[in-house]
Amino acid sequence: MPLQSEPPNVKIVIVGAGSVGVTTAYALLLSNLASEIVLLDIDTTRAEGEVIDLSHAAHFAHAKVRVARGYEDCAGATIVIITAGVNQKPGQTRLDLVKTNYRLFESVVPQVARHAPDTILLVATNPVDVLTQAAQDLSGFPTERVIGSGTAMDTTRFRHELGRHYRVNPRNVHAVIIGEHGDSQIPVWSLASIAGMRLRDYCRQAGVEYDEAAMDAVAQRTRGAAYEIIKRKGKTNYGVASVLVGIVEPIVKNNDAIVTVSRVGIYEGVGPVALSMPCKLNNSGAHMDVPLMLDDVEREGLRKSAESILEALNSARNPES
Ligand SMILES: NC(=O)C1=CN([C@@H]2O[C@H](COP(=O)(O)OP(=O)(O)OC[C@H]3O[C@@H](n4cnc5c(N)ncnc54)[C@H](O)[C@@H]3O)[C@@H](O)[C@H]2O)C=CC1
Ligand SMILES: CC(=O)C(=O)O
Repeated sequence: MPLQSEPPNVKIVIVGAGSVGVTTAYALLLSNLASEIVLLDIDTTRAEGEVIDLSHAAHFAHAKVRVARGYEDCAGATIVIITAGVNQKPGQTRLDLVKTNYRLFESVVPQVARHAPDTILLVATNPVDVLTQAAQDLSGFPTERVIGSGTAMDTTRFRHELGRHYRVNPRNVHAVIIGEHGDSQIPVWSLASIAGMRLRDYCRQAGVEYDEAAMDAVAQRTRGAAYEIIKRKGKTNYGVASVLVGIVEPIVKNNDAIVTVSRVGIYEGVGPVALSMPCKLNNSGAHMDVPLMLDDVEREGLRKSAESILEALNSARNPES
């Protein structure tokens, strides 16, 4: 692999050096977006092993990779990515993880916030929307500086599925999934487009049928993708790692790219709650100034999604329930 130009002076800390954390570190290393990548895990032996291995890959890039001695190593980080926590077993939903991972966040987030008060927190641990809101509460950071990877993952899968169905490059499909990164997610059919045309117009112009049943199957495969992967290999890691790099990039480059990420706001009159809508990303965080004209069904879906995330958050906050 050719050596690339020097990366900017950007330190990224990854809390959780498991499957998602390490795949993200590797993807970040090759992206050349960071000058320093620090892995922090309670299992320091594992983190050390991963760092030695990654350092050999770093030979082909420029970033330094090292193990954190403790939370004090979050100081000066541009972004702290949180991937620590338990993952789903086959058949479990993301919301099934809420109590365990909420407790973990109660110990992790205040320590990160104390040592890196100006950082941007990027949450991947599931259930990501609930934990994005928990991270915002526990850190006291402004809402734009606490971002969940949210439905950026589902949006990527949706575009992939639509691209396959219509036989076009997913980059030329404009379509988003909003709401929960989970079972109540909402595909925004009313705005989905290819080459600037809404799907029905595209089909009419291309002389192909708009197949409602096939579109339902696309939505189902998008919603069920993680279950299918976990059933076969026990975890997902490559997709989310690429999505996390896709969120880091506009923050580091300060380029106002629009990405569907999770953050706290009021949605359809429900909230404050964290869920995903298209946001503008730059070096001050995720900004909700992207208007989205939803139809009535999508708005109702968003309201229900917001309510189910809030319900899960309340159950995690109240261990007796
Ligand atoms: N947002 C998304 O799209 C995706 C989210 N995930 C989520 O990411 C999380 C991690 O998944 P994996 O990496 O597969 O799990 P893993 O089990 O491979 O790694 C978790 C790591 O967290 C560490 N850890 C546990 N408690 C810690 C603490 N208090 N401080 C620091 N480190 C701690 C563990 O030692 C372990 O290395 C899960 O919640 C999973 O559901 C996974 C894939 C996609
Ligand atoms: C596990 C998970 O959240 C995902 O791959 O979408």
